[in-house]
Amino acid sequence: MILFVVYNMETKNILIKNVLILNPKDNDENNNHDHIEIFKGSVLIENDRIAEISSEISSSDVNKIIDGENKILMPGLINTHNHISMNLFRGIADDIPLETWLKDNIWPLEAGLNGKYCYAGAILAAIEMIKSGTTTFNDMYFFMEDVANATKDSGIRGCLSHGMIDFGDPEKREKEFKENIKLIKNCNNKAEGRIKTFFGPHSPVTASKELLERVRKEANKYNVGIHIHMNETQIEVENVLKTTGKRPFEYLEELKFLGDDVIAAHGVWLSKEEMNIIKNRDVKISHNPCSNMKLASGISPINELLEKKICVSLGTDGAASNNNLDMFEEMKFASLLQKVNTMNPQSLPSDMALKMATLNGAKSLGLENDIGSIEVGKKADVILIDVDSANMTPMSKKISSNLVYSANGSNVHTTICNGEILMENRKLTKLNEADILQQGNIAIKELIEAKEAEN
Ligand SMILES: N[C@@H](CCSC[C@H]1O[C@@H](n2cnc3c(=O)[nH]cnc32)[C@H](O)[C@@H]1O)C(=O)O
Ligand SMILES: [Zn+2]
Repeated sequence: MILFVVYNMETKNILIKNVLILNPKDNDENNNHDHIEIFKGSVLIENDRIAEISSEISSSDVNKIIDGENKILMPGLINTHNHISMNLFRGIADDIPLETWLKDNIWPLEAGLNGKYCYAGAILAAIEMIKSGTTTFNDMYFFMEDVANATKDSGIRGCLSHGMIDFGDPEKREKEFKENIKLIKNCNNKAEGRIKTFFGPHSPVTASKELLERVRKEANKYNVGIHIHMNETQIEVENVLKTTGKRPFEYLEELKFLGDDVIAAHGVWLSKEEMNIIKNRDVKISHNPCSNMKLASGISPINELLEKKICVSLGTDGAASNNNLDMFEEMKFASLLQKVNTMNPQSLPSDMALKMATLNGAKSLGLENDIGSIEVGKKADVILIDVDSANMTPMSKKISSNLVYSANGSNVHTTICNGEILMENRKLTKLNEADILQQGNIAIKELIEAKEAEN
């Protein structure tokens, strides 16, 4: 009797009843078809994990029941490249190429950042992600312990790295290592295991050979992954060619830097040889179509990467180059961009886009045993999509068509991460939305005023 009471007090159960379940799968030879399993059923969540999936689950002894009528249940979306605190810089520098965007616009503003501002930007971003169905993000930025606090407070899952830039300066390098290692020591596996830490060498242009070589050693030592920007613009590739005589992936191959724990953002300008290196080393590519289009960086040859069975996931990049964190938009743009790039409407079909935003994201972050699909034993990172809305009516026979081509983030009805309901019926359960929006506005106003006072 006593045992029964203790069990009931400690186990938090959520039953999602009679819902259309959409599950990305890795089950076939052909990388372009049938990645998505769809069936009607009920899902029982016990504490942080999916405990049961079947057609009939008893409602007794359940703390909470969610009616799945008119809803699709799918894995929470995984955004594999971001700088979430940059939500503060939304709309601050539009219609400019990457190099000037960074040097003349973003870096001067970033000089005024502190932990409080980075928290304000990150928690704002967390709201945006929860409200548009993202449950995991991969981040590289400053003041990452404050971003860790925002991750903790918001309930979502985050992979965090300190963006390391040294431009060859040994003192700066030392500081960057100290900072990233401190982040790893203080935050790895924290917030009920929702936080993982990575090393974040910014790019082969901004980080020296010494920095990159040391990152590989330290990543092995601490057993964490590496998050880096690669081959984003033609200018960046030319710079690496000029200074090293090699293209960026060839250069990193020579440094023995690459491995299956490396997630490379962008990968826009890639030679055939570089694609082979990526494949051989099982490097993961985070494709950021909106950012690449907005900064006119170019079109990544995703079709070719997928044909080679390279693991490609999706990221938004920061809100200053996107300008939002809606992964539904990212799926659609990824698909449309490959279609027009190859002049073939069959390129990157909706099933593949969904898989990139879920299962491939999980694999890219080394989290495939825990997230990315709806399986018993995996973490309960799931979202419910409301199909009872004008832009989802009528539902296509191919559910992924509605989700990728018709939906947007505001069709997300409920967001659950690590077994906790973070939004239900579009209402946040943990965060005070109005207050956080206001804090975000104050932060950017102060940052701009401080910069203007300097000039
Ligand atoms: N510790 C470094 C900060 C690096 S954080 C990561 C950096 O990446 C920048 N960033 C954001 N988006 C992109 C992009 O698309 N390409 C390259 N850099 C970017 C961002 O503004 C930030 O400066 C320092 O001392 O400067
Ligand atoms: Zn970036």
